[in-house]
Amino acid sequence: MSSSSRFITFEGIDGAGKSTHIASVSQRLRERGAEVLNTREPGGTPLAESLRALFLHSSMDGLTEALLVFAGRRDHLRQVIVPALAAGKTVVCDRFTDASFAYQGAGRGMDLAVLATLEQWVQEGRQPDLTFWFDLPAEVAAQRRAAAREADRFEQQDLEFFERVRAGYAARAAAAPQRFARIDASLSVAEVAAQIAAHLEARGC
Ligand SMILES: Nc1ncnc2c1ncn2[C@@H]1O[C@H](COP(=O)(O)OP(=O)(O)O)[C@@H](O)[C@H]1O
Ligand SMILES: Cc1cn([C@H]2C[C@H](O)[C@@H](COP(=O)(O)OP(=O)(O)O)O2)c(=O)[nH]c1=O
Repeated sequence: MSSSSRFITFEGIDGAGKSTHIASVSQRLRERGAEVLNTREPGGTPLAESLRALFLHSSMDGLTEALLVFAGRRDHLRQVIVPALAAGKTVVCDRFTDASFAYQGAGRGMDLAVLATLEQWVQEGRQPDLTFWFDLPAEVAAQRRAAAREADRFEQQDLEFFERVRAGYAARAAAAPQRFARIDASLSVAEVAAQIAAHLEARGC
């Protein structure tokens, strides 16, 4: 396991296929000797999970969403992520701050400079080492979601919203190309798994 890829995040619009691959990636890392901690955002601690329930089910504006999600993130970092990394574990997190830039920033139209300030305050410079970005057209993701589950507050948004979110992820990826691994998530499950494996191999994971 490469010591430089221990904080790994999964990102993408809802229905992109993240959940389908997180367990098998974690298993692969374990087989290669890593002690893996799986977690998620919004959430990851009792406090942040309480905020997640409000975030997902109460109506609010983009700034309120951002304040809630960054409050939960602060607790998650202090209670879980930073101690796990300090103990030598690999942290695999289903979504992190790129989602705030994509959903609250690009999706809701929140000022990116405010988000960048919150990011700096809350993370104090800490970033994931590797981010898998599951990229696919909003229409394909919507079809997958419709076949799979009931929509939550975010999943009820229209295709234009999710295309803005997708563009928000593209902008974050362009700004940090070393950290981001773009996955063509429109392909089959097996082809997506092969892309992920290739990225991990390239990084010695
Ligand atoms: N590559 C794929 N091709 C077709 N369907 C997929 C693919 N990956 C995932 N799915 C299906 O799409 C739906 C959403 O996938 P999921 O992993 O829950 O996405 P996410 O966690 O990104 O919201 C699920 O029903 C899943 O089985
Ligand atoms: C972490 C985060 C998530 N979200 C949104 C994206 C998702 O629609 C929702 C819940 O995320 P998640 O539990 O990952 O949803 P799913 O597994 O169904 O894809 O929260 C934000 O808007 N901002 C954020 O900072």
